[in-house]
Amino acid sequence: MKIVAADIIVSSPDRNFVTLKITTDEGLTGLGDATLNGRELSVASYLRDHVAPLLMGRDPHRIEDTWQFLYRSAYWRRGPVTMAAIAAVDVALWDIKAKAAGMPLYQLLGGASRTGIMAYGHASGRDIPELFDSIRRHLDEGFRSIRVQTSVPGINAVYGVAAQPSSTGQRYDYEPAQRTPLPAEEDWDTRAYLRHLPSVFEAVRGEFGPELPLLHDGHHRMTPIQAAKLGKALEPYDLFWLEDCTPAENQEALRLVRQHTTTPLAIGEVFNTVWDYQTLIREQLIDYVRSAVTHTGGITAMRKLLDFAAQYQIKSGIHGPTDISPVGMAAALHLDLAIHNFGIQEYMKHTSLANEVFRQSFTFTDGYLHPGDQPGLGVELDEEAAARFPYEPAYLPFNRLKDGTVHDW
Ligand SMILES: O=NC(=O)[C@@H](O)[C@H](O)[C@H](O)CO
Ligand SMILES: [Co+2]
Repeated sequence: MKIVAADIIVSSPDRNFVTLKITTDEGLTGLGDATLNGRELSVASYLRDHVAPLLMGRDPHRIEDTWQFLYRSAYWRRGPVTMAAIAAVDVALWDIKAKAAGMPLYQLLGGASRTGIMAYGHASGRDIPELFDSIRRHLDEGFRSIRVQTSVPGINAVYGVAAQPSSTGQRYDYEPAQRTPLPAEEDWDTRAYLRHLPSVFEAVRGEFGPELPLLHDGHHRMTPIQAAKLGKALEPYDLFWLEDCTPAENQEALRLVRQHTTTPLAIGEVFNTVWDYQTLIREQLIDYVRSAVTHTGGITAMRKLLDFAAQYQIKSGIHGPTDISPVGMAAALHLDLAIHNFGIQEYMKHTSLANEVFRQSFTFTDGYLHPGDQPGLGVELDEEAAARFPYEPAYLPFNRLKDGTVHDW
């Protein structure tokens, strides 16, 4: 079998997605997600201008060789754009291989290790009553694990709060990237956040009890000692995890956090190779690996990363916001089902508009996801529908502190 075409489809049904479609001489096609929120066109160009021509005539079954060829022949190592492009090729080739085998992808990854994939949903509120309503709505939708994000007194716009009108009136339910010519500026005050958050979890535990798995995303905004302080303050509320508690380019920073708190830590949605995790995993400084298949070199690379993490009793917590396309989500679900060290799967529902472009076959039942048993990934792309939604520039917000200093968002 030979690759005869590699098409890059950029479509924006309420948010931008970049999809790679690989076609073989036997008519089999495979899909890969190459969506990098706020920098989509860079990955589309990397694929169109520098990867697609190299794929022509290659045997699509040689997935490992193609991965190593694309990683090493680029010369310039790693980075979000390169690894998203390689991921798209990798996932598309796994889609083709599984279709050729007549099996759902998870069967090629060792078969099912569980009956379903525990998902967590994003509850949020500008105040406690609104937060409680959001939690109840997610419980009614079947979620059994809940991420909790709220506004903070004294701060106007905070990451992750759906009801908070963004600068363009878009609601967070869909996702934070905003269709504005410039990134939206939001404000931040870590001390106000640290004063406020424990009272939120005190209220949530009081209302919903001690069992419900609760997660929180620090979203890179604290220093290590502030993260240590928060992790310690949240211990009475028994979180499932505290995510992105501090920027982790300096992986050793997590040693300080670990010394002060037993709150489980999840990191890595902005990472793109195993090297970003090496110290974090070897020294067991985290409990969950947050990367998405889409941003980390695909199924081939994520499988190796998660096998490395498994040796240190670290589990998966794959990133699953709306800027991971249904193709990237399906890839995550097949991996989630097969690996032994599965932890939890982030799940933000795509909108009906997105589901017009991507025909998905996964299920979400009673809090558990399942990729389905269609051959391959189980996702088809409607290219005519995709063409109806051309790319629109959209950027993630950024923060400034009260004195105007740029801060992590
Ligand atoms: O845990 N989930 C997250 O942090 C996401 O909401 C990220 O802000 C977005 O995917 C960035 O595009
Ligand atoms: Co996050």
